[in-house]
Amino acid sequence: MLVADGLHKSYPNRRVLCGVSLSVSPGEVLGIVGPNGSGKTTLLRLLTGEELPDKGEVRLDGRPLCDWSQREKARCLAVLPQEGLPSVPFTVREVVEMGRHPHQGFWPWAGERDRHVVESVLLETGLQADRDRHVDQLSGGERQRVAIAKAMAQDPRVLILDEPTTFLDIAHQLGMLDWIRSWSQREGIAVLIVLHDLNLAALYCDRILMLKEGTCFAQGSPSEILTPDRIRKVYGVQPVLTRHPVTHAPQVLLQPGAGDSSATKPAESFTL
Ligand SMILES: Nc1ncnc2c1ncn2[C@@H]1O[C@H](COP(=O)(O)OP(=O)(O)OP(=O)(O)O)[C@@H](O)[C@H]1O
Repeated sequence: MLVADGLHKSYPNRRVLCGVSLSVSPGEVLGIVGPNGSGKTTLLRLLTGEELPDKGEVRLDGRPLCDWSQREKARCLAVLPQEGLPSVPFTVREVVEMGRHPHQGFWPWAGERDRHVVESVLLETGLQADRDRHVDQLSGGERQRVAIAKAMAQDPRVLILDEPTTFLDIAHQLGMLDWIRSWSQREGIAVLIVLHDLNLAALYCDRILMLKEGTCFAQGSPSEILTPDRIRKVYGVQPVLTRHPVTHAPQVLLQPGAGDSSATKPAESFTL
């Protein structure tokens, strides 16, 4: 459904992506993981057409992404950027309704189907009680849920999310990821999700693509990808790997003081 072949991207004096290829199929959740600055957000920008690759191609349903009009793309592909929703002076219901615009005519008047979709999304995301609240009065986590609800109302076939759990507490992280996964399986939506939390990636992704300094370091099932050796080489930490007692997914336990700064360049330096 969404395929990228050999993507390269550089900015002045900085090579950010080098030959990254991936594909995500209907009903599948592909996780993108990697350290700060490894190129995850840049990769998503190329996959959504927000930026063009220097080399390589992105195809949606077999057609080069650059051949899709903005409107065609918006009917098929929903994107949740890292910064989430801006603090806009609209109500929750109005923002969720905006997700329907790509499906409406020149004048964005809501029809029966639009109203039905918006009401079911508000119900499913637990936002019914907040429907008349203004988005600019919500907390970061509440705004993130509205952003997801808007993407869902868009009724996409591909959903791209950049770190959607950042502002959410653990209950809402699980609630949101449970919801995204069951929605993906039920409706056959291809999901591509950037996650920093390797444990959540192991629990929720069918496959993981691990980036290191702009290259695809490894790609495969969570059990194939999340090994102590790979995590040490990519993140420069020495983790302990265990199995989740219920799902048997790999889980990463961190050890204080077990960083290995020789394995990877430090993303930032800290001075105390
Ligand atoms: N417009 C730009 N101009 C120049 N450099 C850029 C630009 N956008 C990104 N970069 C650089 O490209 C590299 C990768 O950035 P990107 O945001 O894709 O990383 P990331 O893996 O998403 O990082 P994080 O986990 O911190 O969000 C970084 O070194 C960043 O400074």
